[in-house]
Amino acid sequence: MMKTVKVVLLGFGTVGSGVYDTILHTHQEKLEKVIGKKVEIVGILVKSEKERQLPRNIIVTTKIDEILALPKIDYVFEAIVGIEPAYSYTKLFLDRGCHVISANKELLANRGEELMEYALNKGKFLTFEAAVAGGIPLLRTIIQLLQVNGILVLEGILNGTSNYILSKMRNEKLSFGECLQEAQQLGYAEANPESDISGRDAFYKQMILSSLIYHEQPDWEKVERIGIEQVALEDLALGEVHGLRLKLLASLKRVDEGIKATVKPTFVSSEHPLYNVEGVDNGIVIKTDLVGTLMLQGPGAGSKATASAMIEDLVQIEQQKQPLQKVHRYSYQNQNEKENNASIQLAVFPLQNKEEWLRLKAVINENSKHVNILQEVVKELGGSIYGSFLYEGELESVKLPVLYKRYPVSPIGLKRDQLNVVNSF
Ligand SMILES: NC(=O)C1=CN([C@@H]2O[C@H](COP(=O)(O)OP(=O)(O)OC[C@H]3O[C@@H](n4cnc5c(N)ncnc54)[C@H](OP(=O)(O)O)[C@@H]3O)[C@@H](O)[C@H]2O)C=CC1
Ligand SMILES: N[C@@H](CC=O)C(=O)O
Repeated sequence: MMKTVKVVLLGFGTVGSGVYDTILHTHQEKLEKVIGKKVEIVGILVKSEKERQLPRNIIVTTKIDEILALPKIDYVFEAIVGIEPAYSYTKLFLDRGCHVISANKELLANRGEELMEYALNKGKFLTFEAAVAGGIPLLRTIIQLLQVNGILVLEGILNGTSNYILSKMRNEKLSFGECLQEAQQLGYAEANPESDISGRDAFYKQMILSSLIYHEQPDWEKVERIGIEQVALEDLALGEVHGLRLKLLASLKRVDEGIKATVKPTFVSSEHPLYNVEGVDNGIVIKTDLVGTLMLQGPGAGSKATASAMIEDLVQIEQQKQPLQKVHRYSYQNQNEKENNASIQLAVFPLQNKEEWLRLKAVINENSKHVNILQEVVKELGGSIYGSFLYEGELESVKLPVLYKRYPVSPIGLKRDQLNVVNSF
């Protein structure tokens, strides 16, 4: 007779229900064939008492003790929201000898390193492929398949909701609010979508990547994080005129001073590898010192994509492949890397006594005093810097539209007749 593995689900929302459907319906046969065992869901933990149409042999409860009391649980799929109680539950289940498969980015960004250590000491697996870039097998690629390669730079679209919103706004000329609402209905957005649009979700994923790649995270306070909340249809239309698309880009690299990470809306040109990453897709470009530049792309959010990553984690553990635990990684010093030393800052501020907003674009050197001066000027005018263009190597210039020329004086002698663009990674 076929052996059985017993599974509990913590959370039965977009992710939990996706895992449930995959195990018991869409991929049951294939899964059992691959691991040579039956997979039985024995319990589901939820938060609210509402009625759910689920088989009677599955305990559905709001009480963690009832789940913990179940005999012999092999796997826990953790798909609830926030650090607590997920942190405590993860430890409780590891103590009980269960493997934990988590999708919870906030937990892993904050307490992941400690929990990985905890799991290792218990001789159990804590895996979390689903927590970064949805269905894309990114973490396993980095941890298992790029062990000798030194990762020089990682740049990616790590939030499906933001990319969905920006693509939809640009393609269908819909408002920010309408697009966000759709992303929520499709199950892409977080329970609190502020996390998606403020860049916090992408930041959490970036911090998990930093822990896995560099075994440390940068000082969170020093990470520049800008969301897409202020992006207007006209910004996207303007970009389009110049052949550019706005993406919420997360960038991570080791520099002499430590780890440099940023999350910000960035215009990319059609030559950039992330230009065609559209809709809910995520895309990650990894530049290494051995294989060169790699790119991974695929669905970054949603029920199926996340369930796929979590189920494949279970398969990996069953097959005793190396889990997403710490692997000694050659600590690469980024000495030969050319620093991006310039960017175009985008600022918005209201015109005096008018409801009209003016946008300023400025070519500045990232490392120069211009950054601070620009920030001061914009602050004084009651606006905020909300994005930047990055560039590397040769620049392409295009003329700025008239709107920008209405700014009366150049506050810091900036070149306002140029618009520089990222052409390549
Ligand atoms: N949606 C996505 O595409 C992805 C989400 N994630 C992550 O997966 C996790 C779940 O996301 P998602 O399914 O979208 O969220 P949902 O809001 O759709 O579902 C959350 C589920 O968790 C339950 N829950 C929340 N808090 C508690 C608690 N304290 N105790 C018990 N149950 C709780 C809720 O119970 P109830 O049903 O009673 O409300 C609900 O069933 C999050 O950490 C998210 O960041 C990761 C990758 C992709
Ligand atoms: N809300 C997240 C879900 C996946 O991690 C996103 O949109 O990327």
